[in-house]
Amino acid sequence: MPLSDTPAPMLSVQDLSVWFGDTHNRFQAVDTVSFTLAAGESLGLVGESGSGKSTILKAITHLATDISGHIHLDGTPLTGPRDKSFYSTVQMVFQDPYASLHPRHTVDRCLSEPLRLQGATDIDNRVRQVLEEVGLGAKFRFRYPHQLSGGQRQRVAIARALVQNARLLLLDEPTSALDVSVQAEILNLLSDLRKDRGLTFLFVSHDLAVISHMCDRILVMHQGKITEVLQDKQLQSGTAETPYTQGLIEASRGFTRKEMAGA
Ligand SMILES: Nc1ncnc2c1ncn2[C@@H]1O[C@H](COP(=O)(O)OP(=O)(O)OP(=O)(O)O)[C@@H](O)[C@H]1O
Repeated sequence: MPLSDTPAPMLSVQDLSVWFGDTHNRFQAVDTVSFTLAAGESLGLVGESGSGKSTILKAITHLATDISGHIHLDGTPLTGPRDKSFYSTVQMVFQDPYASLHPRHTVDRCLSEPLRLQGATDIDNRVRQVLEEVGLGAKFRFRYPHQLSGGQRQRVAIARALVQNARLLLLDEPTSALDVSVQAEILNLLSDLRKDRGLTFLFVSHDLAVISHMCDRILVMHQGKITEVLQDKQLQSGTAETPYTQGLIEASRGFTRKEMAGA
């Protein structure tokens, strides 16, 4: 058999199904979903509320455990609770930065603690550097979450994901709790960080405009299944094969790439 030149995908999800509930009340949230994600790629998951997007991220991180199918990271199968090496590669950024930051921990503690657990020795430098990278700087270092705006809190959440040098970010509606103008700032920050650090994104949103600004390729989800794969060109021309996706495109009009770029 000839050897393939195609590099192994960074993340591979094959025939993933996910259930919630017990045997009497079992509900299938994801239904035989398959996709791969190459290193450096930004892949979007879009779909209406309840279509199963976040559940895929939960399965990848083992927060949803009643699953079938296969998930590989850098060619290694993921089974059981995720270990330190998984989290040094993969980090999540959630929708609500207020809920994801400990209210009584300073920014410094939030960023230093994972490094301390990793046994890092250059903690001080790395915290300073990552705060600069996310556009906050040293003056925010000893503030508490309640002393920050929503956008600043999300910058801290992104810094926490990056301080451990993660290469793959799982982004779950990272801007939908923010004002539109702040959304654009955070999306532009994420794009810049992806370029500068060569990051890989799996980006979940119900908003096709947000996701088309951020992603090279988009999987459309409906009732737990992937119903369509959208490439960049289709997004720009606003054409889709299914009425469901066309509806998502219509709903996203008014929040354009141009507005984002002007932020
Ligand atoms: N812990 C849970 N227990 C039971 N059902 C759940 C649980 N988490 C999610 N679900 C159900 O699984 C389905 C998919 O939910 P999921 O959160 O993945 O949707 P989503 O596409 O991310 O939508 P949203 O953006 O509203 O979160 C929904 O019907 C939801 O009610």
